[in-house]
Formats: sequence, structure tokens, C-alpha cells
Amino acid sequence: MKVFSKEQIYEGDKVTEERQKLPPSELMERAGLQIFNWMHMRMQGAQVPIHIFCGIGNNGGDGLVLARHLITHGYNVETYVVNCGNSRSKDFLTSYDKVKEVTKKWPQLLKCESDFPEIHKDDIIVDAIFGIGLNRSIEDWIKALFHHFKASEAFTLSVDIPSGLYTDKPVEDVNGVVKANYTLSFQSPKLVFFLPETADYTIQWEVIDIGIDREYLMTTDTEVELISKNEVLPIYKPRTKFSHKGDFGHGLIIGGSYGKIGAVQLATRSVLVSGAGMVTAYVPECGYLPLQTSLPEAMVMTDIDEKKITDINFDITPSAIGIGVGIGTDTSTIQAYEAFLKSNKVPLVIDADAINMLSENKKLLKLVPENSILTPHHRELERLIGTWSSDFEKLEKASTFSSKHKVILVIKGAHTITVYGQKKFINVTGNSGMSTAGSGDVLTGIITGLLSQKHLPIEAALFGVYLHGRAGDLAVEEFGYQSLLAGNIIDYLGEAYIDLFKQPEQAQEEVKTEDKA
Ligand SMILES: NC(=O)C1=CN([C@@H]2O[C@H](COP(=O)(O)OP(=O)(O)OC[C@H]3O[C@@H](n4cnc5c(N)ncnc54)[C@H](OP(=O)(O)O)[C@@H]3O)[C@@H](O)[C@H]2O)[C@@H](O)CC1
Ligand SMILES: Nc1ncnc2c1ncn2[C@@H]1O[C@H](COP(=O)(O)OP(=O)(O)O)[C@@H](O)[C@H]1O
Ligand SMILES: [K+]
Repeated sequence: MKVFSKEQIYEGDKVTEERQKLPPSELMERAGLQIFNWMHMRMQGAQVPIHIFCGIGNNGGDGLVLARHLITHGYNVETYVVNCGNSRSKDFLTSYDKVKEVTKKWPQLLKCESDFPEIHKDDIIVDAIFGIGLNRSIEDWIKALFHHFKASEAFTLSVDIPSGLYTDKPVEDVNGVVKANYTLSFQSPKLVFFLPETADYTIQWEVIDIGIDREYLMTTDTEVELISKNEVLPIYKPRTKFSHKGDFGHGLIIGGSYGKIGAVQLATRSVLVSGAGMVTAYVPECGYLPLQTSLPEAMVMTDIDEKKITDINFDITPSAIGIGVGIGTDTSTIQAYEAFLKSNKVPLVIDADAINMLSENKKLLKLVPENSILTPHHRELERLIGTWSSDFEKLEKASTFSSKHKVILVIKGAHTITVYGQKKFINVTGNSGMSTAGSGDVLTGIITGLLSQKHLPIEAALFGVYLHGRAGDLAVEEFGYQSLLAGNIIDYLGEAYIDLFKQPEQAQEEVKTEDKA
């Protein structure tokens, strides 16, 4: 699913109005009506007090259209106009006039704290104050209004985006944003719903279709995309009857050090379970026995050193290599890594200390093959690209890094974001049960396994991240958030593949709420 920028949304409105020859404010009418339909379906006429707070732009206009429909359907509605400026939008004014046609109870004007209405815990708040047009800091009395919402503990439904969130800039003051229980977002989710610093401002979200021109939506390229089942299904490669293991490649995992052989076990097993035909683990000698006994399907090659990698020297021809899990940063390992990078031509998946060694020795970056996949978590990314002041800056720096070094960055986290030049792909699977030792090693193995099967690097990264998260989602249903182990993710990888062909995914997605409820 594409995530459109603010500018693209405004352009989409314009194009739609032209191509569909829409009368003025028709899109606002559609937006308000859809929100009404959403509420009406759930409320079925219940007389719960609904407080609709409208700004004076088009977001406020949407709120007024909603108010009109709710009033005509006999709901218990109070409408307020948050008087935050002088420039009421044309469509807002049209909607305002139309409200007057259906009720004598005009919207109340709010100008300061003493105007705030009483809101009971069981009431409903509709937040239609600011949408994507927020363009400056919020005045204190409006922040106080947001606080008033929160203090009431009433269910808060935000229209399009929680008021106070910019679409393309960090939050200036945490008190200047509405905390929404639910956000109904028009046509496209907003990037901020997925970033660690801003995702918490809405517990759930859903996309509302307001009939923006299909061709515009199809042909407009976006920098950001959500990766869910619909996007990864085309990447899946069915097997043919006469296939043999040679068709699915030979993955190689290089890593491990004394006390960290488990990381290699997890990654190596993941290579096979993701579908590679064969796998070899290259480990220090101390890894030989544990690997051979725990994973009979794998082949094992060892370094001359007992405890660490000192010389990467193998006589196989792997189709993909994953390097770094449990490898450490011993000086002799760094030297072996450099020598390996100088001779290697195979696409790489680079994880953990193999990333850290690049960060410490930036000259090594020049030796990394084009389109290699780096899978840093937060700290590893920081060492690699430097610190950032906001999620937006982080993504910008990651894009610059990806373009400069021609690599794919898989930024791991609650919503893993794969950065490929200017493109950013946000994964929707995964859960906090996966915040457990070794789950990153599993991801490295999965992506290496997919690369072995001749997927393009970007496909291997996106598909791997999706499957990893989906396997985690299936596994957590059996093991629970606290008790899920990285190995359980591997056990559910097969289910994740099978699940690809289960019921089609809903067009409208919801963020899981397991830890927020
Ligand atoms: N395709 C779609 O998605 C469609 C989207 N639609 C809806 O349109 C919304 C976008 O509408 P929008 O452009 O009118 O902007 P909006 O968010 O209402 O805010 C602008 C107003 O707020 C003001 N203002 C800004 N910052 C402020 C501040 N800090 N403190 C005080 N005031 C501030 C600003 O004032 P000004 O800068 O002009 O003085 C202006 O008056 C979008 O989110 C969606 O809900 C549908 O109607 C149709 C199809
Ligand atoms: N809260 C979460 N929601 C979704 N996925 C998560 C969450 N926490 C961790 N993960 C996933 O688990 C993996 C953890 O990787 P990493 O931190 O490298 O672990 P390790 O080094 O222990 O193997 C990443 O793929 C990450 O996206
Ligand atoms: K809003």
C-alpha cells in the first residue's frame, strides 16, 4: 500500500476534482459521510454524547459534515469550532452553513479555556481540529484543550490524523498532540503512524476510501510503501514438480565465536527453513560439534582458530552469504573480514558485528558488494550512520547512506523499515514478543535463504522481513509475548508461508494493539 506525502494528497484532491468534475466540497462531503457511516455502523443510534471539535480548515469541515449527518440521524451531538485563527477555508464555510440547515443548535465557538465543555468518560470525542494542513506550533490554550480531552478519558476518534501531528516533521511538544484511540485516515495511512516517536499518538488506525482518482493512485510513485501480504505475494516462487535442491541455492552463514555459537545455529537453521536447498555454517572450531549435533541437515566448515573467526576460507560456491551473527570484533576477525570482502563477489547479508566492523572501519564499506543487505538494529544503525534528532532525520540519513554505498538497509524495530535509496518500505508484521535474544539472527538466516533462492536482494529483504514478522505473529499465539523464543519464529516459518495463501488480506489495515490495550 502506498503512503502518500502531504503534497501528493493535495495533488490527488485536485486531480480527482478535475477528472471527476466534482462540485466544490464534494470530497469533504465524502470524507464526512464515510466517517458517519463508520460511526453509525458501530453505534446504531446509541445516545452517547458525541463532542465534535472542529478546526477552521478542511479537517474542521470534515467534522462539520459528520456533525450534520449525525444530527439528521438523531444522535446526541455537540459541535464546537476551535477558533484557532481567522482564515476559515471555503469548504469549511460551506459545511458550516449546511449544519445550520439541519439544526438550530449552532456550533459553539471555543476561544479559551473557560469555554471548554464538560466531557464525561463515557462520551465520545471527535477530533477534527487539525489535519495534514498543520503548519505551525500550537497555542497553549489549544494544548490545554488536548489535555482536557485526555483528562476526560473519553474515547477519542481523530479525523485523518491526530491533531497536532505534522506529516513530515517531528512533534515539537508532546502536549501539543491529541492522543487518539482511533484514527480514520483518508485514502492513505500517514508515515507518522509507523515511526517510534509518533506511532503512539493513535492506538489504531484505518484507511477510509473517499474515491480519489484511481489512475492517480495507481500511477503516482510514493517514497514510502507499506509491505503487507498483498505486496509480498508476487515475490513468492512456487516450486515445480521436477525441482531439486540445486535449484534453491546454497546458503552460507559465517559467524560465531566462543559463547555465541547459538546465533549461528539459529541463522543456519533459518536459511534451510526459508527454503534454501543447502546450507553451510562457517564457524570457529568450537562451533563444530554443537552445529553438527543440533542441525544434522547443515554442513559445517571451521576456522583454524578454536574460539573466533581468523581466516575466512572455504571451498564451496555459495549462492548467498550471511555474515556477522555472533562473530565478535576481535582484531584477527576484522582482518579476516577485510580479506574476505576483498575477494568476495557474492551478495551479502551483513548483520550484528559485521555491521559494527564496517562502522569502525569505514574504508571497508567500499568493499561491500552492491545491493548487499545490512540489517542493523537501532544501536548498530547509530554507529553506522551517526546519531539523529528525529525519526525523519534518521530516515533521511539512512536514505543518503543507502544511495551513497548502494546497499539496502533493513532498520529493525517494531515496524522494520527497509531503506533502498529514496524508497522506504514499512513492514506491518511482527510483535513485541519478538524482542528476544536471537530473533535478529533468525532474520539474517531467512533473508540469506531467500537470496540463495535467487530472489532479487530487495525482494529477499522485503519478503524476509515480512515472513519473519508473520512467523512471529503466528508463534506468539501459541507461546505468548513473554515466552516466545527466537527458535519458535523458525518453527512457524512454514505456517507463515502457508498463511500467504489463506484468506485475502483486508484492504484496510489495522495496527495490532497487543501491547497498548
Ligand atoms: N484527500 C484527502 O485526504 C482529503 C482531505 N480532507 C481533509 O482536509 C484536511 C486538510 O485540510 P487543510 O489543508 O485545510 O488543513 P487543516 O488540517 O484543516 O488545517 C489548516 C487550518 O488550520 C490552521 N492552522 C494550521 N496550523 C495551525 C496551528 N498550529 N494553530 C492554529 N491554526 C493552525 C490553518 O490556518 P492558516 O495557516 O490558514 O492561518 C488552517 O486554517 C485533511 O487533513 C482532511 O481532514 C477532505 O476534506 C478532502 C479530501
Ligand atoms: N516490538 C517489536 N515488534 C516487532 N518486531 C520486533 C519487536 N522487537 C523486536 N522485533 C524484531 O526482532 C528482531 C530483533 O533483532 P535484533 O535486535 O538484532 O535481535 P538479536 O540481536 O537478539 O538477534 C528484529 O527483526 C526486530 O524487527
Ligand atoms: K484531526
